[in-house]
This record gives sequence, C-alpha cells and structure tokens, in this order.
Amino acid sequence: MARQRTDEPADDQPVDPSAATMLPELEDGDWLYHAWEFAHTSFWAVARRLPRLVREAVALAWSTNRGDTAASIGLNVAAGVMTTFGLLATTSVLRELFSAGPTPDRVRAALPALIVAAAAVSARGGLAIAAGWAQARLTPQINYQVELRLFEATTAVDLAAFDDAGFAEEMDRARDRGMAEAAWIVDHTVDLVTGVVGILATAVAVTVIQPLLLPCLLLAAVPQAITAVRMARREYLAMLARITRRRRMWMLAHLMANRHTAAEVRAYQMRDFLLAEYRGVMAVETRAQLRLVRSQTGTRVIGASVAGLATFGVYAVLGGLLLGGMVALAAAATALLALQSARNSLGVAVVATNSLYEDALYYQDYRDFLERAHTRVPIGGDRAAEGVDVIELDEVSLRYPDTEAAAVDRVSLTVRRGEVIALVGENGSGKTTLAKLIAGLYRPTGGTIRWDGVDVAELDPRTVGAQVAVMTQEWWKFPFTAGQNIRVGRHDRPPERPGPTVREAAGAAAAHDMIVGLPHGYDTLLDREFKDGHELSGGQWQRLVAARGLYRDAALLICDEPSAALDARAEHALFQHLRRRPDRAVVLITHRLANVRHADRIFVMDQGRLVQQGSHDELMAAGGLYGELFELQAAGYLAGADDAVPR
Ligand SMILES: Nc1ncnc2c1ncn2[C@@H]1O[C@H](COP(=O)(O)OP(=O)(O)OP(=O)(O)O)[C@@H](O)[C@H]1O
Repeated sequence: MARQRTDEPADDQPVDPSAATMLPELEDGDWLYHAWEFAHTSFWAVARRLPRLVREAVALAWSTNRGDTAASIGLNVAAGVMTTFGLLATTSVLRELFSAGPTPDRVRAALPALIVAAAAVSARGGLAIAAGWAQARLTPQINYQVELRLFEATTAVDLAAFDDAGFAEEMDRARDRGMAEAAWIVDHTVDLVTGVVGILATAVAVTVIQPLLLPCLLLAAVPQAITAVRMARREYLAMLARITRRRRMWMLAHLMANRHTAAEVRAYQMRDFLLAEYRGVMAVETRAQLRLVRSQTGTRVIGASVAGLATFGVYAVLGGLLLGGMVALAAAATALLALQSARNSLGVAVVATNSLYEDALYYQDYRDFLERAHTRVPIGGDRAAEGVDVIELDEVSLRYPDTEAAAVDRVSLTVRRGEVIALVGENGSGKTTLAKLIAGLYRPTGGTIRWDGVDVAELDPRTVGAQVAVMTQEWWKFPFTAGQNIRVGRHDRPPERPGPTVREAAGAAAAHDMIVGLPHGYDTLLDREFKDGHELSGGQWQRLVAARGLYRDAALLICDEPSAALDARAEHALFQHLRRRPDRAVVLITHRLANVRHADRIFVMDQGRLVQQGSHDELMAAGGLYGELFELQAAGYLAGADDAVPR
C-alpha cells in the first residue's frame, strides 16, 4: 500500500508574522451587524427599553400560540407564589424548631409547617417544569411562523429586488440572524419574567417575615447585579474583538478541508501558502485567547470579592439585628435562604435583559425586511394572460440600480408566435437583460411591453409567468433527482394538460440516455452532499436544464446560451428541437453564430442598443457588427484554422 508523505509542519515551527497579511481584511458578517451598537449601549439604556421589548415579544408569542404563551407566563407567576409560600412556611418550621421545649415536641409542632413547605417546594418545582415545557413548545412554533413568513416574502418579490444591493443585504441579515432571534426574544422575555417573579416572590416573603430584612436583600443583590452586567459586557467585547480573526480562520479551514477546493489547491500547490496564513492567524489568535483567559480571571476575582464583601455586609447587618433583638433567629435563617434564591433570580433577569436587547435589534431587521419585501411584490393587473401571439417592445429601457448606463436602451422589436428570433452581440451588450424583459422577469424602467396589445403591467404577473419558459445562462444545480430536476419545470401541471412527458423532454434535450445510465436512472439524486448522491458534468447538467425548459412547454421559450457546455452531438440534437413551431415563440441567445443562421430574425445588440436586425443573409449582405462577428468565428473553422489562434 502506498504510504502518505509525512512532511507535516511541526507545531513549534516559527511563525512568519508577515505571512498572515496577504489576505485582505474581511467585512463584518451580517450576524454582527448590530454588535457594536449593542456593546456600546449602557445597561440602564437597555433596561429603559425593556417594557416595549417585552410587549413586542409577548405580542409575537401570543399571535403564535395563546395557550402556550399564557401557560409560560402564568405558570411562572404561580411558581413565584409557591416560592413565597415556601419561604414563609420555612420560617414557621424554623421558629418552632428554635423555640424552647423538648425536641420531640418541637419537631411535632413544626410538622404542619414542614408539610406546607415541602408541598410548596414540590409545587414550585412542578410548576417550573410545566412552565419550561410551555416555553420550549413556543420555540419551534415561532420558528415555523417566522421562517415561513420570510420565505413567503423572498419568493414573492420581483426579480429586480435582488439587483438592489440594499435589499439583498437586508434579506441576508433577516435570514441569517433576524429570523432566529424571534424565538430567542420570546425565550429571553419568559426568562426575564421568571427572574423578576422570583425576585418579587422573595421580596414579598422577606417583607412579610421582617420588613427590616428587605434592605439587606437589596444590599446583597445590587453589587452582584453590577458585577454580572460588567462581566457579561466584558466577555461580549472580547468576543467581538476576536470574531474577525476567527472568521478568517474558518475561511482558511474551509479552503484546506473541502472537496470543492481540493483540486485547485493541489493544482496551484497552494498548500504552503494556506498553511502559512493559517499559522500566522492562529498564533495571533492563541495569544489573544491567553490574554482573555487572564483578564476574565481577573474580572472573576474582582466580582467574587465584591459579592463576598456584600454577603459579609449582609451577615453583619443580620447579626446586628439579631443581637439588637429586632429579628428572630428563624427569620434571619430564612433571610439567608431568601438571599440565595434572590441571587439566582437576579442572575437570570440580568442575563435575559442583556440578551433581550440584542435580540430585539436583530429581530427588528427581520421586521424591516418583511415590510420592505411587501413593497417589492409585483402587483400587475387582474387580467389573465392566456397564451400570447405577439409581444411588442416599444422604446424599452432598463437601468439596473446604482448603474450609470442603461443595460437596455430604448429597444423596439416584436416577437411573434411561430417564430424563432435570435439576440446576438458581444459580452455585456444587454442580450440577457433584454430576454428577461421579454420574459416579464423585469419591468422596464422606460418604454412599454405589450402582450397581444395589452400593457404587461395590466396583466396578472402569475399568468404572464405561466406562458414563459427560460433556459437560463447561469443555472442552479438543484439538489433533486434527475426526474424532479426536469419535472420542476412545471411541477403543478394538471394531468389533463397536454405536453411532453419527463422522458420525452429529456429525449429532446439529449439527456435521456445519460439519465438512464445513472445508478438509479431518473431517481438518481444529483447532489453529492446527500447519501447516494451523484455528480454530473457541466454539459450533463445543461442537458437537464434544457429538458426542464422543454418540459415546461410554454408559449414563449427563452434560451440563453442553451448549448454553451454541450458537445457537438448534444448541441445538434437540442437545436433540432428549438426549431420553429406554430404554437410557440423562441428567443435564442448564443455566441455560436452558426446556430442562429436559421432564425427568422436576428437582433444585434451593442452597448444596450439594438444596432441591426434582419435575417442572416440580410445582415451578412449589410456588413456591420454581425458580419464581422460571424466571419471571425467562421474563420476558426476554415482549413487554415491556425490563423485564428493567437501566437
Ligand atoms: N444584475 C445586474 N446588476 C447590475 N448590472 C448588471 C446586472 N446584470 C447585468 N448587468 C450589466 O448590464 C449589462 C448587460 O448585461 P447582460 O447580462 O444583459 O449582457 P449580455 O449581452 O447577456 O452578456 P453576455 O454575452 O456576457 O452574457 C452589463 O454591463 C452588465 O454588467
């Protein structure tokens, strides 16, 4: 068996500090968008906004499931009441036990209060578990609602929304973080309620036992609360400072241990470069972690000392009250129990308050995005498009957001059913954009598009979309089976609607033989991320994409570079099926000009403008851009093909 090379770099290899500077700075991730804002907001400013945040969180939970919301809050309040009963009963038990008299008598006298205390503690435990159950039930239900709402919005907005950088950024923020925060916001609100109820329950019990003990409780709690807030903030800031470095490490780790990058990393012998980068970042990161561990320990020492001093102060005050005869021994002992319980509740409330505020910032992103997405849903009219005979473009323009020049500039043309038209031109001349306008995927920013004499803006966009099939230039490898990959072309086709079967469409796109040769034929899953998944080549994928477009069987078929990755045989077979048919119009975009020779009309684009149109023969006779491009390409196929290859 061949042995692997063992030239792994040693752990103690010196780190070249300049090595880690080759990669550019990373942008902050969307999930950190509000981090600095949060880190620099004081705890008191956070606390002031609490009532509004709690109201919003409760409204969200209520709209998801009223029963579970009421149970989460109600059961927590009931558990708090039990805490009060438990503490009061404990005082009675201690009072009886500390009274004068023989021990059996004292125990007997304490028994009823002991039973009440035990019952209160058990009830409190049971109620807390039930409240936790209701709270845990809310999480998946809220996630379900907010995720569904987000994806309903992202799939409904018009295509142009995705060209708007602001929209795309808001969508990423809403999806990557805002969406997940909805459940957290509710979770932390319930935690806050639990903490506050716990503090109140203890305070009530202490006041009933001996009002003088209440200031003692506060005295012990306040320094602890301040220390808890400080520690949480410090940790958060340290985490922020490290996060960019950690992301760079994840990125490098991803490049070095990933199937998709493995070939290029080897082909370009990038190993040493990547390892040097990784070592450089790792060295800085390790030093930072060691510093953090030291400073956290320091914070802990200070925090523990302050809390210890406060506790000592409470003990001193309690001792004074005891000696002065102002507090009974039993009440003082209960106060110590109450102190512990209040501390726990306070910790829960402080952490929940901190988290709730940060959650709310990100959740607001989600809500803002939903509002913005709502304004981007194509409205259109209510007239249904039932087939299409003639599509007319009248002085149509499209300017992408944030760009100077129009990608399509005052173009007028007509597409008729039964015709094959071709759009040709150099890279970036506007062909794809024009095709998307014809397909109704974009609304023009100038001019009018009419379907059978009706402005498309007055037609129902869903019915317009139903008439169009697009074989896109940049297709997505859907992680479905081969059959599903074709069927999604019209997944909702009713059985009575005529049209090619999946196999017929695959046959027409020269994909059938390839598919039946796959391990599970049409049921082969086309994604190696899944068990039994299979990988296709680029050209095999393009055949599937073509089959999907043909399966859709629409009145308008747009083919944007449908054969760029196909071999000669598959290309020939596909173009046999893209010929004119009386029941459909075909718009063909291709740089392989031999394929457009038989088009009824050829439209030549240059920098967004329509500069020539006519049949192949007419355009060749006229000279100009088309003739120039065609002859350049044809020269490559002539006998002296060497002339076409730059030396
Ligand atoms: N989503 C977009 N946002 C902004 N500009 C875009 C977008 N898509 C295309 N463009 C720009 O619009 C112009 C026309 O692009 P288009 O894709 O329509 O050209 P094309 O003729 O199809 O090019 P190719 O032959 O390379 O496919 C180009 O300058 C391109 O940079």
